[in-house]
Amino acid sequence: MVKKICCIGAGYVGGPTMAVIALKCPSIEVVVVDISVDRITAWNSDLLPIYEPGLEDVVKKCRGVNLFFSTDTEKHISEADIIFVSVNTPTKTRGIGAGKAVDLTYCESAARMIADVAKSDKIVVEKSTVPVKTAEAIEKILWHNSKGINFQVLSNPEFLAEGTAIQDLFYPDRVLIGGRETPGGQKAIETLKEVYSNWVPEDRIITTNLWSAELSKLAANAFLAQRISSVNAISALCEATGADVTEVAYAVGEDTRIGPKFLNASVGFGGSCFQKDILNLVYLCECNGLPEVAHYWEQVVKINDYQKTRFVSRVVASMFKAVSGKKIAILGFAFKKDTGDTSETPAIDVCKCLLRDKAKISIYDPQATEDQIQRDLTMNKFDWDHPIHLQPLSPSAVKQMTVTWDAYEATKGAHGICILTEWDEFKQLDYKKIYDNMQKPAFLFDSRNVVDPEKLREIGFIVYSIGKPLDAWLKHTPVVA
Ligand SMILES: NC(=O)c1ccc[n+]([C@@H]2O[C@H](COP(=O)([O-])OP(=O)(O)OC[C@H]3O[C@@H](n4cnc5c(N)ncnc54)[C@H](O)[C@@H]3O)[C@@H](O)[C@H]2O)c1
Ligand SMILES: O=c1ccn([C@@H]2O[C@H](COP(=O)(O)OP(=O)(O)O[C@H]3O[C@H](CO)[C@@H](O)[C@H](O)[C@H]3O)[C@@H](O)[C@H]2O)c(=O)[nH]1
Repeated sequence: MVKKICCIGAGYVGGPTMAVIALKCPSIEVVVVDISVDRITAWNSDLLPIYEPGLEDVVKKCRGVNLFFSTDTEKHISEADIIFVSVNTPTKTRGIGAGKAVDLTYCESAARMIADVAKSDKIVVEKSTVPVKTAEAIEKILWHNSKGINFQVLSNPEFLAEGTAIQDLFYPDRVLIGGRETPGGQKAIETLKEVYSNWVPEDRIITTNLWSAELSKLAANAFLAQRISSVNAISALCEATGADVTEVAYAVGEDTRIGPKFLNASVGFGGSCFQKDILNLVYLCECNGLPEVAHYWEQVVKINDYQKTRFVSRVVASMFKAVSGKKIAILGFAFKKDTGDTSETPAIDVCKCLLRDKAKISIYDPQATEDQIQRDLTMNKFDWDHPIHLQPLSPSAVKQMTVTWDAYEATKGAHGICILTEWDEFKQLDYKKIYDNMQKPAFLFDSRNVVDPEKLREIGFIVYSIGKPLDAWLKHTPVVA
């Protein structure tokens, strides 16, 4: 009978996941611990550290009842029956495998902490996304320091997507639990399965061996990202031929073997997971002597980078091949709608390119904060994925950039607009009013197919919509790389 769960890591996964477990399992005490005092303070305040629809409601119902956020890591680990490890697994920035391999420092320190403070048997659940065989490393750390305690390690990767985390957790497509094929391993799987059975139908709980569970997570993200790179690759061909990517994606997705989801052309995928996890997969393939397989998956990331460069080239080419000194409004900075998260958002690459070309950019996003945007535009690649208090401070503010709290303010006097996130409110804007306040010719580059290009062309805009037939202006403007 599970009485207490402790989760190490109070981030996008640890916080919402544990809040839902607490809600659905009132008899279990759930404590989320973190080394970041600021994060824990925020979880205990009215202003939660992450924005996620429905999260506040769940936290308010359980916090102080059977859900707690604490920095007293040792106490709660030692008291828990099940310990989830939901810490950062960033891409390594230096040393062997830099730029691809996962930095497992935080996972290892969590495992060592568990080994140090445990006084009774524990089930340790790998929630973080990790390279295959990480569970073996965790087992070794625990078993070599066990002092006679029985540790069982499970892999229970998380599939929630940001912006829909609470719905995904309430109604998961599946819960995946991998464990050792030993009596002890199977018993641990059953114990964790019982926790999820409080709200997840039995047939949605998949049990596998440890390595299948670890690899399934990487494979799932690689398949999802591959769909986006596929449709984005087709979007380039659509623009070259006069086909419309929305029509093509619909026609393709109606095949029940392919399905309609995840076929929206965009400026590229962002978020904390896809790129990191594919690079992790690529590195695993290389380490296992499979260069062709590594090369295959690497192309998904390459097409993603190509799509971002292609978009910026379109912007610069259309605006008389020069954006120096011109004001460009950026509508949307988060990596997708309904989240304030800016991890690996394509907006970072687009803005950095425009800034390098000396454009003045004015950004409006309904959720991303100015401080975060400044950090994103000054931080080195992959640094963002370390615990917040270990990240470097912004060395200097980007002077050619302003952040506004209103789309009309951002676009006032602008030469061009780039829509980079598909926030619903961008569909409802008064584009006539925006047009009237812009420099002419007024350009609008829609990287998410949010606006109706025909309506905007009627107003007077020169419109570029990703993967859609080009208007006359763009057709006759060759794109420079
Ligand atoms: N963000 C997502 O949507 C998502 C979805 C599925 C899986 N994942 C995976 O889950 C893991 C966590 O991701 P996240 O987005 O929640 O990260 P995050 O950065 O939001 O949170 C991780 C937290 O762990 C804390 N931490 C690190 N080391 C610690 C330690 N030794 N002791 C205590 N706390 C420690 C950090 O301070 C941080 O608050 C990653 O492996 C990620 O790939 C993320
Ligand atoms: O048709 C689409 C769908 C998504 N995207 C983009 O792809 C990125 C990722 O979107 P999404 O997958 O919805 O969000 P994440 O929160 O990154 O979730 C992914 O990454 C998580 C972390 O591993 C997994 O748990 C989820 O299952 C997986 O969907 C975003 O930039 C989206 O704008 C597109 O460009 N076109």
